[in-house]
Amino acid sequence: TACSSKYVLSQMHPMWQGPLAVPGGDRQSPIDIVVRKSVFDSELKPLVTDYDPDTCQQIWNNGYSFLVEYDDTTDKSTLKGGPLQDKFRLCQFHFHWGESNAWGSEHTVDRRLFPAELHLVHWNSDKYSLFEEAVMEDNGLAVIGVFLKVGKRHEGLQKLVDALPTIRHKDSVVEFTRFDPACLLPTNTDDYWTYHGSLTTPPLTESVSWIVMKQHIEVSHDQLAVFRSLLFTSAEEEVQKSMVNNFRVQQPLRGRTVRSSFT
Ligand SMILES: Clc1ccc(Cc2nnn[n-]2)cc1
Ligand SMILES: [Zn+2]
Repeated sequence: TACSSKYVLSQMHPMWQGPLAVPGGDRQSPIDIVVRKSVFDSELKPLVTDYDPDTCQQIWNNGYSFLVEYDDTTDKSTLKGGPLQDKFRLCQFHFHWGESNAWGSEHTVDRRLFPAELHLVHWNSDKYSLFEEAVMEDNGLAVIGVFLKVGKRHEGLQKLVDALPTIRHKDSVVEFTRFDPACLLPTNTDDYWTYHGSLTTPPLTESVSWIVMKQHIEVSHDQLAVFRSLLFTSAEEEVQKSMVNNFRVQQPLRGRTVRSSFT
């Protein structure tokens, strides 16, 4: 689907940190979430996710992360509620991680780094008919961020981990079906921070309502090690580079307020 093919490829070099000057550029992501500066908003509602595992289609290595893509031609896998006024369609999820467990997440909480971060990317299907349109619009996208910590093995993740060796190289794709992304959400999805930001890779468009979960999920050391066995490089390239540190540096808050759904 378009939601991840042409929008995550350009300039996907591992050390990519992207153009410094971005059009407008006053609502870029990721950021550090300073807990004591976040503002509780009692109007924020619980998240309502309704994902259909049958819309899961494929998993692929795009040379920057690995993406699990969903059929977003109908409203079968959706997100609403939370800070959102409209219904958003799931198009894909992917992760960002480090070369060690000491870092890897894109967002931080009071400067605390996590070894990895999950992003579930959705687009506003009430207002737009294609991802490509939504990605350019102010309230076009909603991305749920979930921090990963190293601990007990995540049973639901294992099906995905087992598929990774089949997509080691950039541009490899395999069929991947019947995966319910809800299994990757923390048990508590009522507590989150939300702010207006951007995509963290080109086109860096400032079209994202970020919803960062307060509660993390746990994955095992070995499961995370398999993420690091992926390669940035395609099979033809002589020098193989392991896919690690695929996160963007933090961006200035520029006066934005981060709201919290909890006190
Ligand atoms: Cl469609 C798309 C574009 C960029 C990214 C990378 C990203 N942006 N925000 N979080 N991750 C993921 C999906
Ligand atoms: Zn991401």
